[in-house]
Amino acid sequence: MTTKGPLMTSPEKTSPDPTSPKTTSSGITPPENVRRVACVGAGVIGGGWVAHFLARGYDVTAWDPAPGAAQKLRRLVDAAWPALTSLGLAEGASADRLTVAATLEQAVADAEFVQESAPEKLDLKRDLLARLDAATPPGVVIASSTSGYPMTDMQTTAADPSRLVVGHPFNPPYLIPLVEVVGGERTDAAAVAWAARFYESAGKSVITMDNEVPGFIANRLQEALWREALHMVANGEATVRDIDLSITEGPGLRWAVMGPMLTFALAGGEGGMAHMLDHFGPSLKSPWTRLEAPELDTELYDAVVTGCDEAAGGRTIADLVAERDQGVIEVLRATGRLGREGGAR
Ligand SMILES: NC(=O)C1=CN([C@@H]2O[C@H](COP(=O)(O)OP(=O)(O)OC[C@H]3O[C@@H](n4cnc5c(N)ncnc54)[C@H](O)[C@@H]3O)[C@@H](O)[C@H]2O)C=CC1
Ligand SMILES: C[N+](C)(C)CC(=O)CC(=O)[O-]
Repeated sequence: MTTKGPLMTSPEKTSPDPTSPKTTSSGITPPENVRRVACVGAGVIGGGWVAHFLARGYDVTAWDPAPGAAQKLRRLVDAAWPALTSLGLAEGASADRLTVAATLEQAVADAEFVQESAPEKLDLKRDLLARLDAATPPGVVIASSTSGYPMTDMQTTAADPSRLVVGHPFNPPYLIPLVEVVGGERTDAAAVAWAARFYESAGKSVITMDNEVPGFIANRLQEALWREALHMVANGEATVRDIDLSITEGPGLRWAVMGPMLTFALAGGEGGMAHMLDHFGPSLKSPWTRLEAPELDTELYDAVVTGCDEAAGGRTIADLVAERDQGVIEVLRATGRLGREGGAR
């Protein structure tokens, strides 16, 4: 299930709504009315989350146990602020609305949402989430930025695991819209739904998973690509530069506009994904087998073709070609790779 949040550059749509009721009858703040966010762990990702939430007009309280963490965090926010200002800040947004708390308990005492971004170590996450659960007001959703641990494995020691969700961001969280949201076996579905709505109202694009997909969705795709890249480097088949150029000068340009499914539907010309599978399916058997391929049975074939039709949403192949081409040109221009005469350098 995928929902697209408001554009990152439309802050007026996403700043907390001061006119709506502050809490529901259960005492939980509706996601759109959250004003106070706590960020626990303030490194690359936690700091990025802090910058994002400040730019969206929230009051942010942060905590990180490392010596000098407060200064490091303020440097990170200061460095991100010009870009965030040029993209457009939410009304009332200010870097001064950041408080660095002395203890974890102080950081979350008043929070209406908690984002945990501590190091990727399972035992540490387990203990920290249990500690956060003990210190955070009842019912408040606590999200982990983990890039791969299933919440089921992290929520084992928390007294109330029902409010613990994964909210996996992409670096830097203040620029890349996507957040992958999923609960664990002991998470309440309402907490997952609440988190998805909260991230949307905070300007993010959200993918919600109903089950714990190993590696989530986007990271699993990235990991598959990266695994192959590392094999090629290890075998002397490609250099690191070859790997990066192969994406930035190749498929990466299209992927900024259209995902891998619709991109390949266009490889089938007027025949779309169905022709693409008929034409290239047999020759892809070899690389798919090397990678332990899925069987391209009728079910998978139909799912891919139907999924592409749905994603096209009534747009014709010609519409999609025009949209892709325009988007690629804009990406080339935006990344300074357009020559004076408008051609790619
Ligand atoms: N770096 C990346 O590209 C991405 C990382 N993530 C996830 O975000 C989380 C944080 O990763 P990074 O920011 O890259 O790591 P980092 O090493 O930059 O930051 C981790 C921070 O956590 C602090 N910390 C250490 N022990 C702590 C504790 N017990 N409680 C609270 N904070 C503690 C550290 O002082 C440090 O500032 C991980 O779960 C990671 O998988 C998710 C998406 C992308
Ligand atoms: C490298 N990483 C696995 C931590 C990356 C992510 O989790 C997401 C990202 O920013 O690409």
